[in-house]
Amino acid sequence: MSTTAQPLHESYRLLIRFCAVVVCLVHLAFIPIFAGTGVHALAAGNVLSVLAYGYAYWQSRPQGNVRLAADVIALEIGLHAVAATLAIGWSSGFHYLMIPMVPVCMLSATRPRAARMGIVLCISLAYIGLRFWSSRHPPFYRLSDGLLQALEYGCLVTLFLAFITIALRYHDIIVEAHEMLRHEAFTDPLTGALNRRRLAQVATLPPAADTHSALLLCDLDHFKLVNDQYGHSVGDQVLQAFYRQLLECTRGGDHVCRWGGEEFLVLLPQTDMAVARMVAYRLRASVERTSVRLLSGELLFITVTVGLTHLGPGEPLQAAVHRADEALYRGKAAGRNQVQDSTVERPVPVAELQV
Ligand SMILES: Nc1nc2c(ncn2[C@@H]2O[C@H](COP(=O)(O)OP(=O)(O)OP(=O)(O)O)[C@@H](O)[C@H]2O)c(=O)[nH]1
Repeated sequence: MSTTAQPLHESYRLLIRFCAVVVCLVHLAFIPIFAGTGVHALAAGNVLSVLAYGYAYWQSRPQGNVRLAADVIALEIGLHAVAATLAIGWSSGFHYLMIPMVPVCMLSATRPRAARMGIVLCISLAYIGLRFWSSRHPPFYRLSDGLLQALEYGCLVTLFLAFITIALRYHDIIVEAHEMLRHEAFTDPLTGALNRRRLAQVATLPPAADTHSALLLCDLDHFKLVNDQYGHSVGDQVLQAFYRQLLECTRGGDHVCRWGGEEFLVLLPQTDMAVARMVAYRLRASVERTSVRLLSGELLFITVTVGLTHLGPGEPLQAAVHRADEALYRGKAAGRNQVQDSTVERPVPVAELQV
């Protein structure tokens, strides 16, 4: 899952960075408001908050500690909500800011479930305790009703924005994870080619289902020797280079699948045999020119044998692959590095293919 974790982590980092900037600006705006209304303790608190958000912003850089940045933001929000509620009263609405911390904490994947449950329990007890205290003790500072109302509406808006952000973030995570799982389920991990499962699906999709398509079964020649002489990792490099060549020789709408081992199946939708022959010839010739540079600096050249056939409308893929496989077998038996057409009993002459 390492490939899937990267983009999610990056989007999380950007979200933390974005939150650090936005909330820092909000706190900056509050400094003159509280200083002007004589609530100097909260104005000073906002200065500390701005410093905390500056630190969180710095930690959310690519080389920083994003988890620490998120913890600093969460701690600041919690302490700020408690301090402001005690200082200017429950009706200021600052306690609302503690509520979104519950889903954020529970959905966080960076801590074990028991730790998350413990933190959420602490937040809940602090919230209820704060309510209990506020109902029995007057606030330390008395603000005008108008200012208190404005603060409460501001906190309510922040509460909704926080829930919208959380919901969007987790929606994105689910969509991204789904896309990545889908990609992994349909892709060969070594080369990035489609796998058999995906090819079987696309082969039955319209318009391929109601028009003639072509199949090229492409098998590297003497690939076992490459593995035996140079090792598996060079063999893997050769497979990757071969796949790149297959992509280069086909169109965007064609489907290149790793059928197994060193065998790739190319589906050319809505393609007649004359065009398919040209593609097969181009492919054979371009693979012949393909090389992989070994550590010694030596160039390793490869060749491919191609079995070519058509895929009729509604024809089972397996039946067409069987024909292509027979043609491929003939090509191997006839000396390799050539194209064999399932509809003719001889190798396709180069002159015929170049027209
Ligand atoms: N490096 C590497 N080798 C693989 C992979 N999958 C299959 N192979 C190897 O591919 C080789 C296929 O060998 P063979 O089926 O004998 O075919 P060949 O040597 O290409 O001979 P011809 O097809 O007759 O020209 C085997 O040695 C497999 O181990 C892979 O993912 N990576």
